[in-house]
Amino acid sequence: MSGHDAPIIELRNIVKRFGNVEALSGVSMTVRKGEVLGLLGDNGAGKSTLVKTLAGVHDPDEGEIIVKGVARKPWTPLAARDAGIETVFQDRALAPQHSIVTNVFMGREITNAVGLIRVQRQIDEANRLMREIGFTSKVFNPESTVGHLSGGERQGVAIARALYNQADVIVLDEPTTALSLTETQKVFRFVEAVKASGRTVVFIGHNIYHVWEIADRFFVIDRGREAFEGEKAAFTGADHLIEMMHQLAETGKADTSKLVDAA
Ligand SMILES: Nc1ncnc2c1ncn2[C@@H]1O[C@H](COP(=O)(O)OP(=O)(O)OP(=O)(O)O)[C@@H](O)[C@H]1O
Repeated sequence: MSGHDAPIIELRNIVKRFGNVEALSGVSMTVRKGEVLGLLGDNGAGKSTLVKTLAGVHDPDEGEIIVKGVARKPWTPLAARDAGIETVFQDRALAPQHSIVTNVFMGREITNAVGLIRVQRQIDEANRLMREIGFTSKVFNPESTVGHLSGGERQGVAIARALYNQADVIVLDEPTTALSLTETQKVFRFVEAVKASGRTVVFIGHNIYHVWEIADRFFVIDRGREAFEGEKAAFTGADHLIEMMHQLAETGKADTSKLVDAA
């Protein structure tokens, strides 16, 4: 197995219930090191529950979470962070009235021995992180307020914040929802830069074309179960993936026979 194919996260038979509702009914999903994995599913399929499970917000009722070969239990937001998984939720939880720097380090400020914030260190570090993801806005200044940035650029700040904790895996929950085409392209460039740095991305989306463009592999869930998965090269194009998603929605099953690696 090459380094690129090595699993960084393995979810094994994950079950998550909310009272009588089984949101995840035994999902096994592997995230490979260095890939962009696209996670797709219809409304109510269980995507958010899966994202919150990856983030440690949900500790599954059954199943195992293995990160870098180690079974992790108990599974909490802190455990996920310690394991190198950072999640950017849809609301991004940014404070628009504060600077980029303040947002990147919020709650995890760089301080000196007596607890004072090391302002210049933070500015330098924010600069480094923003450049690392290819943040090229002409007006970029780490001290500008987030409220003045565009939607795609705000996503960049949230990604830089996620990278600050030396994350190996960044989980992006619908990062391009409600963004224009130009802003969506900015987010794609950030994701490509994160991937080029050797990190792994799980990209959750509603818009299949967005996920198609950025992901190397797709994992599709339906009613709390895996419906199908496949490398991008296994599909003839975005239309093939969309056709399978339609089949799934209409009949509860997708025809996987035309996937080239389906044999
Ligand atoms: N906290 C909760 N309490 C009760 N039921 C829940 C809870 N969270 C999710 N569910 C249920 O679990 C199922 C999966 O929900 P989930 O939000 O994970 O789906 P989703 O694929 O993210 O959908 P969407 O795209 O609409 O956000 C749904 O039936 C949902 O109603």
